[in-house]
Amino acid sequence: MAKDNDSGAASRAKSTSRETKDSATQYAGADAELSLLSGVESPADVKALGPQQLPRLCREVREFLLDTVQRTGGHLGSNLGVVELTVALHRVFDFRRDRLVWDVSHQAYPHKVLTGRKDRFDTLRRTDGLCGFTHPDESPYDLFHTGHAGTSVSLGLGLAMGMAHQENPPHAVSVIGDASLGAGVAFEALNHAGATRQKLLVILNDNEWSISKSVGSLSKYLTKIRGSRLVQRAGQETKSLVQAIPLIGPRVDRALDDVGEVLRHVFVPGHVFEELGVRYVGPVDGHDVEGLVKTLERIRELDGVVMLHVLTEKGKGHPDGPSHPERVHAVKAAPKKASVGKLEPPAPQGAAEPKPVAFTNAFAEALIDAASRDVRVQAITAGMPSGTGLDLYAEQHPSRFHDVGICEQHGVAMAAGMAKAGMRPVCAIYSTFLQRGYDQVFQEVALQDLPVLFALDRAGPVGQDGPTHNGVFDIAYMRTFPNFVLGAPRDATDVKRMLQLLLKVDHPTAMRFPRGNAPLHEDVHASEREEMRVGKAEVLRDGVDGGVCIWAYGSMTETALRVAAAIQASHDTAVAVVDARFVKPLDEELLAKHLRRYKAIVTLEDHQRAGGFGSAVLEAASRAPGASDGRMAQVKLLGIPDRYVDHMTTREEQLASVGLDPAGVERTVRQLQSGQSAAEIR
Ligand SMILES: Cc1ncc(C[n+]2csc(CCOP(=O)(O)OP(=O)(O)O)c2C)c(N)n1
Ligand SMILES: CC(=O)[C@@H](O)[C@H](O)COP(=O)(O)O
Ligand SMILES: [Mg+2]
Repeated sequence: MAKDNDSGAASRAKSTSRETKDSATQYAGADAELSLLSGVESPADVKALGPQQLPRLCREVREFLLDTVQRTGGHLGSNLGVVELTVALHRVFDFRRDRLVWDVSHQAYPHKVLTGRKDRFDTLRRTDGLCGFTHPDESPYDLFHTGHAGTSVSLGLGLAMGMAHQENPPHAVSVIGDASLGAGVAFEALNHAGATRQKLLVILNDNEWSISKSVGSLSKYLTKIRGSRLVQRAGQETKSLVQAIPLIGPRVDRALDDVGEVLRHVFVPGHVFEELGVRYVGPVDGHDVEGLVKTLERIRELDGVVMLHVLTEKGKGHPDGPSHPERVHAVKAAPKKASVGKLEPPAPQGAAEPKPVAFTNAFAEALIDAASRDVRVQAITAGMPSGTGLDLYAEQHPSRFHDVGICEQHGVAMAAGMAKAGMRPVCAIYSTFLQRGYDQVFQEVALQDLPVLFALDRAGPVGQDGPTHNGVFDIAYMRTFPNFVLGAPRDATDVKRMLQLLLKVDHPTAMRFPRGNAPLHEDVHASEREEMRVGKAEVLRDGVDGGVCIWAYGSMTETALRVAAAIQASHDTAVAVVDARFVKPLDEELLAKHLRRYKAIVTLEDHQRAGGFGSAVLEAASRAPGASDGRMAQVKLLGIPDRYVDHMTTREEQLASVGLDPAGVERTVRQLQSGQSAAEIR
């Protein structure tokens, strides 16, 4: 289907490249010694270099990333770890014909630098700029727009199968990280791949890190292999020392050989993969670019599925890398320097401005408190402890914290087991990543009617990660399950109140909240709020008979309040605002009253329109008393239209791009007030 936003990432990025200074030239100008990279416009230029120039090219790419990504923000640690691997891959293969798939693809920045996009790096993850993941609209070297872990082996195997009929089929290469290999789907792919005779090279980029330290027994196994390499190297060094010992050296050397022989039978690196029919090669040094080139040239023509185990260092070259708690997995954009001479106005005296609180932190604090009161509370993350705030929770309740790795399906099913055993498990999983556990949410939780609570962080557009990470389907994919209670708190106070309430519900529950800060000022003080009850909405602003009423969901309530206040101030017209609070069950009693009282109801959500909160309101309206007498309010749905919202610098820009910012909502409300019908308004 043609993309609605007709620009496309490639033209978008090109259009901005003229505006942004050529970062590579700017960079190369900084130091004439670093001119090698500025001469690389495509992988052909990498192939044209002498082998002895490759280490210098790697140094320059690493310096380039350190310089640009710390300005733009983005995924740095993973990219610093694959510089040599990327140079070697583009040196040995021709990915205009051969096929290269990056798992997640957050580590594809060096790949983008070498495939003609280094000049656009100042636009990385910005509106109309380079995508932070591979994107086919940007380059023929990018095969898929991905961002969810574990799928590269499946994609690579599919490519290999699709090309197998060709006379001289191109190579298929998948690069997967150690933590992503732990994602179930990756083992589904290996299980199948090993049983086929397909020609596929799987490169395991093992840096021992996920976002936080890698977890699970697979990680332990890989560490054992890494350790055995150290043993091998130590063995070789010992051998040369022993052989130099006069008289007894040769005899000791022979004895050591026998020990080595025994060890080789005790632990064969990679034997797990070999048993799956995957030919294991390694482990090799992932930062020895010339060694990598030689190894890739040697294994390129091997038949069947080959795994090359590459040992790398996440965050390599970053001064804080070794000590950083997440090996600089992600860095924020450097703050813009205030222009010289511009003095920031002094902070207003009097009451100190309240400090912003991230929804994530409000959730973490509420969960810590809940777990202190209820020993049944268990918290589960799927490889995202810091992103979900569970790292803070783990400090307080380590025995009731579980990081299952990038295994959302397993995490959800395990939570069902815990609930069955009388626990109150809370799965803190980003909205988009819970899509991986969809069937477990249905079968293991909803169908069993078990009290598992899903805390869906990053609900709604997320800004710079774009469509792979926007959490815009969760209402639709959970609302259809019988037994579920679905809610969305409007601010930090209600995050805590809703968590406390849902933990008492003996059914599956979910609460969604966005990436970013909760409203700085709360409209109603915590002590003055009505008791929160499941399925009950709250009228925050009254309206006028025959007027317009906004039914808002979750964090969009703040926008509705701002719009109502603006219209009141400018046109002295009251617009009612309702915090719907629950989409399932919906407050149908209040809705029925409003359908009779107002001429139009606007539903407001940061979710796809299809199947979301507005759809639930329409469904309820269709069965409200008097639905067929033609005297009911019209309903106008405001949500994300049927397309994907590209990455943009901020979530707010994404919302504005689909009319969900205060100005867009106000426009719709005023059109309805002026008598336009909901159907006419675009
Ligand atoms: C299904 C899914 N869950 C969670 C994430 C979030 N995530 C992005 S990268 C990452 C860690 C990946 O670790 P690894 O595969 O070892 O790659 P590295 O960053 O170490 O190169 C995680 C958990 C994701 N992208 N997809
Ligand atoms: C690559 C990946 O999937 C994660 O690093 C993700 O980008 C984290 O998102 P937040 O920055 O919203 O935590
Ligand atoms: Mg890793």
